[in-house]
Amino acid sequence: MHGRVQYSSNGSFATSTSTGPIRLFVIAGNCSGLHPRDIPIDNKWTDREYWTLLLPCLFGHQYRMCLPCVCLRSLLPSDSKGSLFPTTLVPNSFGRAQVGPTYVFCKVIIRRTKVSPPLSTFKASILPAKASEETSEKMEGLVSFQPFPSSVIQRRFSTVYLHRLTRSSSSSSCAPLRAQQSGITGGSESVSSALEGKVSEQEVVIYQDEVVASQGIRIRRRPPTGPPLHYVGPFEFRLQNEGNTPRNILEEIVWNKDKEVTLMKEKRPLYTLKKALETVPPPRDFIGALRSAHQRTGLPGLIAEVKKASPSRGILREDFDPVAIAQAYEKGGAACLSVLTDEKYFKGSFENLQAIREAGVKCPLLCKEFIIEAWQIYYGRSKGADAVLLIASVLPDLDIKYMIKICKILGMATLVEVHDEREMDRVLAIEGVELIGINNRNLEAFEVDIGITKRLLEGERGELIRQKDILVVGESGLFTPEDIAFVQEAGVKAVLVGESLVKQSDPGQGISALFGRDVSG
Ligand SMILES: O=P(O)(O)OC[C@@H](O)[C@@H](O)c1c[nH]c2ccccc12
Repeated sequence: MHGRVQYSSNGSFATSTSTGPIRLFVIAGNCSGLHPRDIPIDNKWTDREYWTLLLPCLFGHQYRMCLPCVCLRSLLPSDSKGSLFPTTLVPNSFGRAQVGPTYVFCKVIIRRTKVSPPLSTFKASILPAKASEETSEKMEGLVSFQPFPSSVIQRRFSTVYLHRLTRSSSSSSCAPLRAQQSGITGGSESVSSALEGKVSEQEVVIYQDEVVASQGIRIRRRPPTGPPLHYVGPFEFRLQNEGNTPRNILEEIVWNKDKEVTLMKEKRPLYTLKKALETVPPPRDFIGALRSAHQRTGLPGLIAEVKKASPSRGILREDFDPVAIAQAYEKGGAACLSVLTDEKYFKGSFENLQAIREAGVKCPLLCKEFIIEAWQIYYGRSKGADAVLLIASVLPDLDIKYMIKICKILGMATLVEVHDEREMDRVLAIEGVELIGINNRNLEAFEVDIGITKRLLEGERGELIRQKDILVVGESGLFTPEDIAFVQEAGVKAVLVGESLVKQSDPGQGISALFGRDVSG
C-alpha cells in the first residue's frame, strides 16, 4: 500500500445497512473527499496509487459535504435520511466522512496534471478494485466489500456515478474482506447495469449553496476552503483568506465546535453513548415545568442560566460554583435551568451539567450547547440533560427536523432559537416544534434589543403561535421587572435569564428582584 492513507483500527464502524447496499464507483476531483492535504506532494512527484475506503456520511454535512456523500444522500429513500446515524469518524483520506450504511473499498490513483500546479489542479480518480493483502489484514471484519466488475469502471473527472445495488441472496456483500478476496464475485453480478444517478460536481455545489441560501443561513459550518493550513511538499504554511477565516463570533464558535465534536466522538462513539443511556434516569418534562410555573405565578416561567462567562461580557462571576448556583436558582423559584456546556467561549462544561443533575436538583435541565450534530444530543442526555437548544441561524431545516425527532425518541424537549422574522417563519413551518426561544441578542454581533421579542410575536406570527399552542421563551438581556413585563406583554410565557441573575451575590434572591416579587414555592 502506498500513500499516507490511514485506517481506523477501531472496529466500531462496522455497522450494517438498513437500506441495502449502495455503491459509488467513480469519483474524481478534490471534492470527492480526497483532501489535497492528504496527498503526499513533493518535487519527485509521480503518479500515486493507494487503497482507500469510501464512507458515505449521511447527516450534518450540508457544508463541505463531500461529493459522494451528497450523491449518496440523494439516492437514499427519503425516509432513511433521518434515521441513519453516523457512528464514528474514521481519520483517513476522506477527512470528515462519517460512517454511513455502506462502505466501498477503492483504489485511488492520483496523477499530477501540471508541473507546478496549485493544489486544485491535481486530479484524482478512484477506481474500485480488490484489496491488497496488506490492507485486507487491516480491514478484515470491518467492512462489507464487493469487487467491482471492470466493465463498470468509469474514468471521467469531475463526475460522480452512483449505483444502487440490489442485494441478491447469493450476494456476499457483507462477507468479510478476505472471503471476497479469495474469489467470491457474486456481488458483482448484482450490480445493476443502469446508472441510477449522475451528478456533476458543479451541480452538487449549486445544490448545497441553494439549500443553505434558501434558508437565509449565513453561518458556514466549516471553513469552505479548509483550515488556514496548507502543505506544499515538506513545507507547511498559513494563508488567511475569506474562505478560512470566520466572519463573526458565531461562525468561529461553530467551526471550533466542529473540531471539538470530531474529537469527542472518537472517544465516545454513538453506540457507547446509547449504551450509557440505558442507565441514565429518565428525562424530566421541561415544557410542562415552564407551563405550570406560568400558571402558578401568572408570570413567565423562568429558565435560569448557569453561566460563568460569555464572549461579549467576559467573566460574569469569578467565584463560580455551578451546583450552588443551580440550587439557589431552584430555591428561588426557577422552573428550569439552563447549563452552558461550551468550554472555550462560555467557560461551561458537561461536567457542570452532570454535577448539577447528580446533586439532586429537580428542575429540568437545558443543555446550552451549540449543537451541530446529533451525537451531541445523545451526549447531553447521557449527562442528564432534559432539553437541548437548536439554533436556527446555524442549522438548516432538515437538521432541525431530524434533531427534533431524535429528541422525541429520547424524551427530551427542544428549544428552537430564532432571532429574526425569517428564522421564525422557517421554524413555524417545521412540524413538532413546541418551544421557540426568541433571542434578543444577535449572536453574530452581540447587540441586544428586547424589542425583537415583541417584533417577532406581532400580527400573523403571534396568531399562528397561539393556534399551534407553541410556548415562547424570551431570551437574553432581561434585567428588571419592567423587562419581564415587556416581554410578557409581547406574548412570552417563559424567559431565559443568565447575566442579571448569575451576577447577584445570592442568585436565588436575584430571581425575586428580577420579577419584582417572590416566585418561589
Ligand atoms: O445572560 P443573558 O443576557 O440573560 O442571556 C441568557 C441567554 O439567553 C443567553 O446566554 C443565550 C441565548 N441563546 C444562546 C445561545 C448560545 C449561548 C448563549 C445563549
